[in-house]
Amino acid sequence: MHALVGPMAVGINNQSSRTAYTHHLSSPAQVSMNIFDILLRLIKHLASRSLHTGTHFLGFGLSGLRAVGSNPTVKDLFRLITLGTIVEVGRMVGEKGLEFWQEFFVVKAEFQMDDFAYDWVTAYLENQNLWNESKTFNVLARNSAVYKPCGRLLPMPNSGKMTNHPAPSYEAAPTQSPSLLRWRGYWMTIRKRSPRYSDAENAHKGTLMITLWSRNTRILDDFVSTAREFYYANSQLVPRKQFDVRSEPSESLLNATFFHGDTAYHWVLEYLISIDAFNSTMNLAVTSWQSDLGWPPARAGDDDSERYVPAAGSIVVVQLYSLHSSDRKVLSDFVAHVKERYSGRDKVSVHLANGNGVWGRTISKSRRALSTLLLPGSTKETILNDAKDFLAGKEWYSRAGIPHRRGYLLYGAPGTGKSSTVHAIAGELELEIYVIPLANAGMNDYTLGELISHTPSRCILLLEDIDCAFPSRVDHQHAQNHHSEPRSAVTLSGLLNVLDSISSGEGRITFATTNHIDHLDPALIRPGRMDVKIEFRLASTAQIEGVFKVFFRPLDAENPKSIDESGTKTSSLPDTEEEVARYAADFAASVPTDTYSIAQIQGYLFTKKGDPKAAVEGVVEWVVAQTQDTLSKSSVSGSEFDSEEDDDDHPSPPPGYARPLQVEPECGQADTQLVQAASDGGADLGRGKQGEFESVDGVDDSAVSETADT
Ligand SMILES: Nc1ncnc2c1ncn2[C@@H]1O[C@H](COP(=O)(O)OP(=O)(O)OP(=O)(O)O)[C@@H](O)[C@H]1O
Repeated sequence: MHALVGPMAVGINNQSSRTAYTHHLSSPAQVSMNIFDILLRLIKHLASRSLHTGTHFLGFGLSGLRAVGSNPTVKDLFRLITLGTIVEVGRMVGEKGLEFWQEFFVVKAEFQMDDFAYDWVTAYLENQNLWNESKTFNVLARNSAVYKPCGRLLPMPNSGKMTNHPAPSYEAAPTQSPSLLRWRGYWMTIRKRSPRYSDAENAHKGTLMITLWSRNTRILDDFVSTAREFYYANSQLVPRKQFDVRSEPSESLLNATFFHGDTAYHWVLEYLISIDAFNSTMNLAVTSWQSDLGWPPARAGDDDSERYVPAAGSIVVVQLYSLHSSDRKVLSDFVAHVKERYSGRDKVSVHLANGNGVWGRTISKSRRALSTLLLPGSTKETILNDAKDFLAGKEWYSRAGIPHRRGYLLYGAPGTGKSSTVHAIAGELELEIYVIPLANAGMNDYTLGELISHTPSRCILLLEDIDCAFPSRVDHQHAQNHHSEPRSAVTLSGLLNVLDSISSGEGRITFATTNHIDHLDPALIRPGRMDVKIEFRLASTAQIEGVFKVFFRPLDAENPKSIDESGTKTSSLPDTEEEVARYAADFAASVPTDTYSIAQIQGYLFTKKGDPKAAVEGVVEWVVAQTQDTLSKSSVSGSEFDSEEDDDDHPSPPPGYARPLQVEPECGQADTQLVQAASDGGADLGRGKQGEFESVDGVDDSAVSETADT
């Protein structure tokens, strides 16, 4: 037991005892002991040598370092590294601190561009001159009404002639850096972002991010409700269209974005095309819509129905490079210039609604001279002067506290010149026409409001066939029976709201046309909504003679004699005014007055173009045919009237009303009438000379009834 226990205990506690114990081992153990000893010595030796060498190298290294460290350049380098490290650590700590701070001590709010709140806050911030220093703008004319009361309008240089086009407004576009605002003692940072569509993954809507440097969420609440109140008090009710800004704004250039559908877009596009700015553009779109924006195909024989426009034409971004690019006057001068050129054209722009509450096509038509309108007495001058007085009387309206808008109701049988009158007046006043087809499918109170809110303040709003706006019980019944939608869902109250609301623009002229004034609700045509009512009657003797003279002008310098080489006259046109007047009198004597519209007479004269004698000789036959036609139609439509007797929406026509003589257009088919009238009337009647119809007799001033604005 001892032998066993002893070495163990020694082995653990005493090395020399182990040695002693190993002496009792056999001889192989002795050999291994010797090797072990040698190895031990070798290690000791090596260790002492390396310690010596290490100490030597350490000393050498330290002295080397001391030498390097005393070099001033290296010293500076070390200092720089230390400083950089401190700064970087500081930055990281700062960032983390800021994140922490923001997490706990600030309130953040994000506003999406397609939300109402975005419009409130943007309008309010505009009014706080937040983006006063901005150098990147969206230029808006049609939508400018939305921002006018609160937006920052740049002064338009006084360019003399054109006054009736809407003034553009300049809205600051999103910038890269956030803006700082102090509001009621609190700091806010505001960052605006454009929508991005180019990269599907990172696509986002335009946003406005507000960071409020306070923990108090009540302040954000206050801010948003203040913005909301401001918006409703100063702007239009319906928020503007969503912007489609695809380009990154630049901080160094003056940028202006013009949106398709906005009037300013037409100014600038037409100008850019006229100066061949798109000459080198290889990316083209072909369109039949913009008949005079763009350039026609160059191939010979092609008609004018298609145009080339620069592709991706939904926006035009103009970048102004200037030594003084920060001077925004450069931009407003440019816009004033393009606007002046545009309105100096001999055209009237007619904007057509696209359904779904969006303005779509714009058609430019030649101006129609007022003199080509055959109206009794001074009807046209009365309308024109009234409209001029109205446009010039803005201050009077404002002093009197009356909304600055005026409504004209043109009523009477189809084809008597209602739409043509609107077209001619628009040309005289240099106003654009916005046609709203109230009876069309897709129209409802909302789309109506949307359309009206996107018209400029100074324009002509044309509500065609206003009596067809509201679907009658018969329409509803028909729609129910056929499981289809009624044509239009516009309600009377919706229309009245739109006509009265703040969004129906200051300085706007509304023309409404109808074939059935007796179908209209008195509320719709009361003064204040329809201030002037003008009846358009079937043709009088003077008008019948007038339209004849327009068709058969005598041969004169503009209309040279057609005589062939043998000296034979090849044209049947008269040689003198007197001769034409004689034919016209004979013609009028054979046509019953107050029976046919000018459009009907015009239709007959087209069949005798160039031959006045034949026109006179054939007219009796035409009248007889018309009468027979009328009689057969009235026997059919008489039963229709009978069946409608009970229907409040379609009472029978008043006595003396010439309805049976007309083939009436269907409700909802009339939205292109103005365009049609402009084209065929402009082409044919447009040949009349100034003052040609001034001597039209049968003056009937009772046709124009004016009511005071209340
Ligand atoms: N008083 C007029 N003077 C000159 N042209 C006229 C007159 N009335 C009608 N016309 C001609 O008749 C055509 C139809 O006219 P317009 O469309 O203006 O009639 P309207 O009264 O608006 O008809 P509707 O009620 O069907 O809309 C046009 O080509 C126009 O030139």
